Amino acid sequence: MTTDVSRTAGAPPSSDEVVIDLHRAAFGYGERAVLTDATLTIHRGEIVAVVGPNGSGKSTLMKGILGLNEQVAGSVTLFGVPSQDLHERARLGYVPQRHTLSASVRATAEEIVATGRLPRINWLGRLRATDRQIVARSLEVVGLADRAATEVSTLSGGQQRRVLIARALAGQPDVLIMDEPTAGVDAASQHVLADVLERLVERDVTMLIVTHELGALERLLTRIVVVDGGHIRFDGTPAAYVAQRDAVHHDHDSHHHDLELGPRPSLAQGPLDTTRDDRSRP
Ligand SMILES: Nc1ncnc2c1ncn2[C@@H]1O[C@H](COP(=O)(O)OP(=O)(O)OP(=O)(O)O)[C@@H](O)[C@H]1O
Repeated sequence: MTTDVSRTAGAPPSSDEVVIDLHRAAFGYGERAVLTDATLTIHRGEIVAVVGPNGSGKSTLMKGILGLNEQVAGSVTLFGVPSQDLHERARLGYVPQRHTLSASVRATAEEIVATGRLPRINWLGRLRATDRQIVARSLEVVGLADRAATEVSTLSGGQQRRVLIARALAGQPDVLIMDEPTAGVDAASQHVLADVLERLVERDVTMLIVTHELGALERLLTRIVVVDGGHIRFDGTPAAYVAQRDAVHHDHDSHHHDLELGPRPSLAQGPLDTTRDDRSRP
């Protein structure tokens, strides 16, 4: 039996295999649709950055895929079956937004990561040797093997994010959805996280990453989706994004006109990924 954190590791990558398919989907809260007319097809092995201004609907899109909010319209197909018929929810791993571990949590990194194993364990709820190996392997993938017995409250913000990624990995997901995994962590930790994600790419984990910091992920991305004003405004390769983002930006988001491209455009310079402080602007 494999103890690899990627459930499907070792299988040949198949770019034809559709893992997430949205057709004219609308998601929201209660009666109110926040993100509408979302059509999106994600293939296995893709590394997708989801970018856009604050409040544009990025998290709503992620939660919609995960079934954590209301699906108001359209269809969501996961691994070839309608979302509501997917029993193996653990195939989707989730690292929620702004989630660090409270100082009041008295648990070791290993204990937190072990909770990610719960959807996969037997009905007696006991971790078997294999489960423990997967937990250890998950900590190793995020570079925290030596911190397994450390209380999480004593770890840095960046390390806590990595513990949460390891917790998601312990469920052996086929798709990992991360909502701003690098937000609020220092530049060094961002690069460590990018290295962690690179290791996951090698393991053929499909990833959707909501981010405001494209730069650190630049080398990994296969695709960029721009969400703005409750709609998907752009969906294409990083190269197409670099070529078209001025048009995307000027068409739909006029308050960013002060953030023009530099002479050597790179992903890190995009106006749509530097909007974190826009709420304070006039
Ligand atoms: N639980 C909720 N209940 C009601 N409305 C919500 C809820 N969560 C988000 N919203 C609303 O949905 C809209 C989109 O929010 P969402 O969190 O999806 O944006 P976002 O692009 O992820 O923003 P940010 O970059 O700030 O995280 C906002 O108007 C927000 O107020």
